[in-house]
Amino acid sequence: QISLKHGSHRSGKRTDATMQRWREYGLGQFIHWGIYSIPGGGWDGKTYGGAAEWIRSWSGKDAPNDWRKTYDNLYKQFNPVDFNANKWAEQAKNMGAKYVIFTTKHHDGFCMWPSKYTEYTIANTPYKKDIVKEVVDAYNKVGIDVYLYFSVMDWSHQGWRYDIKSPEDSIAFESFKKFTRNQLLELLTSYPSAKGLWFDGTWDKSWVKQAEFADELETEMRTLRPGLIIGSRFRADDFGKRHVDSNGVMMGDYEQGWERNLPNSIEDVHGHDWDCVMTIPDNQWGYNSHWKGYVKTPYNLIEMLVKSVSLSGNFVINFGPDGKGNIRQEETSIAKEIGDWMKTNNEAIYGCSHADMKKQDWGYFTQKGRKLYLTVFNRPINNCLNVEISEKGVKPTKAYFLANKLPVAIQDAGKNKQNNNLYNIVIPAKYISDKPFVIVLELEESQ
Ligand SMILES: C#C[C@@H]1N[C@@H](C)[C@@H](O)[C@H]1O
Repeated sequence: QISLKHGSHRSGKRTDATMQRWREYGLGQFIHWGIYSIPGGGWDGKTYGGAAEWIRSWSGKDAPNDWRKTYDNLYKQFNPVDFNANKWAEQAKNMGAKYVIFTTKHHDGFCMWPSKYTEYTIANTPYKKDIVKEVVDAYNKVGIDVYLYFSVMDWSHQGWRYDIKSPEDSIAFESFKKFTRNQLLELLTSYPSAKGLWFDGTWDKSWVKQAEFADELETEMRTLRPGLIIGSRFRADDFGKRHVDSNGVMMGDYEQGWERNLPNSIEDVHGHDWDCVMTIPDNQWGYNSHWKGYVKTPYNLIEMLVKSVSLSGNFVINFGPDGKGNIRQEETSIAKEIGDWMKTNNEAIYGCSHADMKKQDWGYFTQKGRKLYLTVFNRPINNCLNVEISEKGVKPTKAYFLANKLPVAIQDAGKNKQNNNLYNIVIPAKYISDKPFVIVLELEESQ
């Protein structure tokens, strides 16, 4: 046990109602929207090879002349005339999202709210209005909780440093720390209904060295807003360890490291709450007019969602509106397909978590109380869904399609070498589905 002043201040999951509500979300929406959405991954007929929201960092022979200066003046043309927060919120609601994570400020430092600590904000654009407030109000109105994404790394601020290597760096970074604290308290005060902060851009050596400051700031934010939810990405411990402190205890309220990546087993989750944030194309969060590479289908994303919930996590799908405030057609149709599937099957998602059942090839188990939800992605040729129950004295008593409650047969398939009870849930051969489907299996303690 290493003695830490600024490690994790709690081990085990939070047990309060606010965190329980977070745990039951299942599906979330991420929105990356800012002035990087204007170039949309290219400029002057040239395309940038990286993630569109990082285009400010474009440099070298391929970058347009004076690109940095051009970029830093883009806010003067930011006028998303097509933006309609209520339309976005309605679409998210229909998709089945229970929370949204919205970029208040990405790494470029441009603020989508009228911060009084910098001129580099929405207030100084042709649009002028407070976009964060519009999003918070619209999503809350349809019952979707809002989490505010905030990038600590801020390329626009004079005091920001990647590392602190001189007394000048130190003085500059002190001003940056003050600015960061001011903006975070400003966000919490201006948008009191926001349930949490989703931090990013916290990997710089300069920030990783701020264990005491970040720990005190986290405490100050939690005191200002009791119940506030902050993930593992915000701060580092006394020795610069992030996400998990030097004693192996998670920092923050949930594991925030699953970015474009999913755990493969319940062991990978280490008993933590967690969410996975996922892009629809390979690695584009902000709007990119030319999606390159593989674009995930609705059923890729539904499988990731069900897998996440089967491992007691939430799954967050990213949307990147364009510079005018439009959500692109590909994302709109994906949201519709996922929403149609969720309308029939959300009982297998909301409030569900990992079932202590042996993973089977046909798909995933999720559980709520004594109900098991079997979501089938790979229908066996013999139509038999293998189920193995290791818990002694527990047996399945009822099985039926979630969609229409039509019963399906449960076959006793004896015991395996480990003396676990085996069952086949038999899908009627005539039942045809071109979409993943859910069978509910009710369990009972056998006398
Ligand atoms: C790297 C990185 C950032 N983290 C993701 C959530 C996006 O914001 C991306 O730009």
